Amino acid sequence: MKYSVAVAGASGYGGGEVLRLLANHPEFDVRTVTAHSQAGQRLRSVHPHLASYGDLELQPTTAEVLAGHDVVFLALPHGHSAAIAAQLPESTLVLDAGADHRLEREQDWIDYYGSEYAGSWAYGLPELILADGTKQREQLPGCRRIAVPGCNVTAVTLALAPLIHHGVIEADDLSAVLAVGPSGAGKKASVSLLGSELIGNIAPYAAFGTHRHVPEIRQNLRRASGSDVTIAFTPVLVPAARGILATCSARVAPGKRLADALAAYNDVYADELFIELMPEGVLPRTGDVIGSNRTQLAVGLDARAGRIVVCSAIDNLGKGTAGAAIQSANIALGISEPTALPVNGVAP
Ligand SMILES: NC(=O)C1=CN([C@@H]2O[C@H](COP(=O)(O)OP(=O)(O)OC[C@H]3O[C@@H](n4cnc5c(N)ncnc54)[C@H](OP(=O)(O)O)[C@@H]3O)[C@@H](O)[C@H]2O)C=CC1
Ligand SMILES: CC(=O)N[C@@H](CCC(=O)OP(=O)(O)O)C(=O)O
Repeated sequence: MKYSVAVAGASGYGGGEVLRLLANHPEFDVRTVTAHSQAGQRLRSVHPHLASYGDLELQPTTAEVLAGHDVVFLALPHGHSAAIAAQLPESTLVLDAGADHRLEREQDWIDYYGSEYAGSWAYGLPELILADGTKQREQLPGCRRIAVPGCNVTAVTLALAPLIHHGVIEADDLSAVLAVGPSGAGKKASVSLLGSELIGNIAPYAAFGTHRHVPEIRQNLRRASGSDVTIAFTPVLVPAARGILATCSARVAPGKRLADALAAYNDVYADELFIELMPEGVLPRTGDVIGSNRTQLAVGLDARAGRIVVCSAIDNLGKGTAGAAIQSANIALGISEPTALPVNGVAP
């Protein structure tokens, strides 16, 4: 028998991508989709590309509507998941694409989000290497509450975690500059970014360490190394609907060389289906990962600067949201991890 599934926030970009991927999931049966201002509309009026969903109608997002399903994906704005999740049975697997349950330190939440702290859940980044050499994946089987990472966070964490775990880079001098597509801001915000503001424009935002993903990245890298790290993080909005290209760098630790970096990635990611260290001379591009659940990485040594540089590309709506949610759901339920998750991208 299939697991019954509800997707809350189904009219948004994240919810829509969860639905697109779930259409190919042999063990999940999407019975309910919900929205807020667009409740009452047909799903297909909002997402004409989701042809396989027929006449499914968007319901209001309430705990009553979501109750009674085996699996609930929440793709709601920050601050709207916690109250709903608290009303769902403990036996229901809930995956929250929002930030409400990602941070383990209350002070981080207060500093960057400012609202009431709702506590932290198991973290849905299976490939994250932990200080003790295990991976985050091992904490997910049987879980019924999972916090899906922020998309920028995924791109930076997967790039830097092996290096910090293996002591190849200095923990106090990390930097990440990201080119990000507007769909990361959600449908409403993206649609309001008129073409004239977006096309032909490249603009930083949430600069100077103010972005709310900073504490989440620091938390992940702390989990990877066992020690605190500092990172300068700057996202830059670019006119490409989807995708994140993160360029991360760090000072090389004394005595370490490029070979140590390559060995670190090989150790941590050699068996990972969704993470690929590109062959020498090939750099990651967002165009090659769009539509997939993959992360492409390339690493090099800028010898004159004494810095390791890592480029990392993901689809913010794939590995950055919906893919990560489904991957974690598969693990939690004991389903084969890659089920319904594309390895190949869409090109051009
Ligand atoms: N987009 C991305 O790349 C990523 C997004 N996320 C996170 O996923 C979550 C969803 O993001 P995304 O899909 O991009 O956002 P969208 O703006 O595209 O969609 C938001 C969804 O939430 C619904 N909604 C809006 N206001 C409320 C409310 N007050 N109560 C209940 N539902 C509401 C909307 O319904 P309606 O349309 O009917 O108003 C819509 O279905 C967010 O927390 C986001 O931070 C995480 C990683 C990456
Ligand atoms: C372009 C853009 O605005 N992108 C978003 C990405 C949001 C995301 O990853 O999700 P959470 O908000 O759930 O953390 C941002 O940088 O804030």
